[in-house]
Amino acid sequence: MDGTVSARSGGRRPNWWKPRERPVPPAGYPEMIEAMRLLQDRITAAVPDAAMVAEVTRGLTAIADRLEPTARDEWSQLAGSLREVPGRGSALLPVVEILSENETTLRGRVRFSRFHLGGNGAAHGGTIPLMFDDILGRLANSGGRPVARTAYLHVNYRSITPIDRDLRVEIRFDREEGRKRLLRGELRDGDVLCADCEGLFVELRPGQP
Ligand SMILES: CCCCCCCC(=O)SCCNC(=O)CCNC(=O)[C@H](O)C(C)(C)COP(=O)(O)OP(=O)(O)OC[C@H]1O[C@@H](n2cnc3c(N)ncnc32)[C@H](O)[C@@H]1OP(=O)(O)O
Repeated sequence: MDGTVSARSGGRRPNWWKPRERPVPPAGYPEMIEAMRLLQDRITAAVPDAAMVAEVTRGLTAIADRLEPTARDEWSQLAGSLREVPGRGSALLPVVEILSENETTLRGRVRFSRFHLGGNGAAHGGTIPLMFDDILGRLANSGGRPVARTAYLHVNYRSITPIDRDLRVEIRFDREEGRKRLLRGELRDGDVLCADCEGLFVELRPGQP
């Protein structure tokens, strides 16, 4: 158990999560993840012949085998832990470029790509909550607050969310009641509201994973 104390709580609430040093990625790491995203888009769009399928499979397997000896545990991995890098260095996440953020509001630009396609030019319905959950979680856990996890995330799909377009996303902290933090978010394509959401985050008690 760790005795780290939240700055925001004035030293009253203990946070059991072990503080992690900001990992420093090697030169070119964000570009490698960007190349991975490009690969995901190209594979999604591709209709290769059997020879190319075999060639790509051999190439990808060779790269996976080269990376395997460098694997570390969750607490040391780089992917997903690079706060300053758009998309946190995670190829899973739709990349939100943060334009401004403070303890109560976050504004960003997001572009869903071919990898995120659901159908007929619209992003897959599961990728939108994925994007919301990540940045709601970022804001919910900002400002030295002790760690909280998503208890629920309610998403309303108001109109289709197009891929390959820059969209705006805005998240705000609505209220905090004891361990509960309520946040709301909106995703817009110009003036068109694509989706909005409400998320409840609950602060973890000591020992909660
Ligand atoms: C790196 C760390 C995190 C970064 C966050 C990134 C966001 C994430 O994706 S987290 C992953 C997805 N979320 C999860 O896996 C969470 C799984 N669930 C849990 O761990 C637990 O259910 C947890 C922690 C949310 C709440 O459990 P617990 O601490 O036992 O809550 P509990 O004491 O019962 O309830 C606390 C309050 O929240 C309310 N509450 C809890 N869950 C809900 C819910 N689903 N809906 C409405 N209210 C709820 C309770 O009613 C209670 O309210 P009140 O105090 O007014 O009576």
